[in-house]
Amino acid sequence: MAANIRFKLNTGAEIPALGLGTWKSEPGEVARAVSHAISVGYRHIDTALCYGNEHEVGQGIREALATGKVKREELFVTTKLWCSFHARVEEGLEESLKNLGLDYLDLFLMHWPLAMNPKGNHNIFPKLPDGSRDIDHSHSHVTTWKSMEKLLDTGRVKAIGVSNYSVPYLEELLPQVSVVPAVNQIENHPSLPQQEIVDFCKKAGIHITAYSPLGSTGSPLFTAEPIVAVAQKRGVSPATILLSWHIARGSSVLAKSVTPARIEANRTDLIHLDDSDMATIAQYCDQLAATKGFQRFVFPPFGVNFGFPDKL
Ligand SMILES: NC(=O)C1=CN([C@@H]2O[C@H](COP(=O)(O)OP(=O)(O)OC[C@H]3O[C@@H](n4cnc5c(N)ncnc54)[C@H](OP(=O)(O)O)[C@@H]3O)[C@@H](O)[C@H]2O)C=CC1
Ligand SMILES: O=C[C@H](O)[C@@H](O)[C@@H](O)[C@H](O)C(=O)O
Repeated sequence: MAANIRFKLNTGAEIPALGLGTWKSEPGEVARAVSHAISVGYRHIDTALCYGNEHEVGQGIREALATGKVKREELFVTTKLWCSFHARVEEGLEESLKNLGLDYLDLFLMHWPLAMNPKGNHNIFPKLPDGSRDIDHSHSHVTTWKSMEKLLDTGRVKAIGVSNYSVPYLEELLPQVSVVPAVNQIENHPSLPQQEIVDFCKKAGIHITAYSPLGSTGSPLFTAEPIVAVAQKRGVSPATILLSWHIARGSSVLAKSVTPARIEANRTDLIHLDDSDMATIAQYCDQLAATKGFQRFVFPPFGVNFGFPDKL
């Protein structure tokens, strides 16, 4: 069953193919979404300090554990070091663990390869007087990674990884690491296949986790003609095709929902896409590449070139 697939990380641990996303899951909704997801079989939960909901995510996890039907060690919990914590990595981890009410994380990611001023006018989103983000350009993401490597000795994180890393950023990082990131979490869907990063990471032994696989809130992907065609052929929803595509590619995938029926369907309806389904979607990706028609839904206003070819 596609829903039970797990992928091996370079640490030897396994990551469940499908995770519940929690970005923009509102207070009052997200604890219920998390406990419901676990009760219907999800074993992988993704959050981040900057989502402001780790506390409720932790509440949802505790509710699920309290049923006695699932143990902490069966869950895979990921959170992310926020940009304003690059110069205080241990503090960032401890803050997240405290919020979540957990003793350890299965995966701790550097959210973006960019530091923001830790002493700015806001703990999470410091800004300059002109309204732009208060970036600390003197602090390298490689320095942050070296601090993250040290966390492995504390036993408080089972694995460390990165997020939003392009090929040029990985090329800068990898020759300087002692620990190769276990994961690179990137925006990924047929309208932004990022094949060059997927291929690079495969060679480097870095697992890809796809975010915004449904095209995030208000997505146009559900009506993209080739996705609809494959969905009709296989008798499932476009959402199912969009999620199953990553698993066929060897990536794990995060689907955010606070709607119980969608949380269930996003897991139970997953299918194995066959060669012909994959070829139809590949053709769509090729066509977008040829017309420079890729769509990136998540590109926060950092004002920095992250090395993604569609955003140079
Ligand atoms: N590392 C990073 O920088 C980033 C990480 N992420 C992670 O990835 C997760 C997923 O990405 P996200 O951007 O949230 O967006 P998704 O692509 O998961 O889309 C979420 C949207 O799709 C809706 N939806 C979910 N399931 C279905 C369905 N079966 N049919 C129709 N609509 C559906 C949800 O609505 P509803 O909830 O109302 O059901 C919500 O509006 C995030 O939540 C976060 O955990 C995301 C962005 C950046
Ligand atoms: O994880 C999701 C996204 O990366 C999100 O954390 C950022 O887009 C953030 O809201 C920002 O504005 O920088």
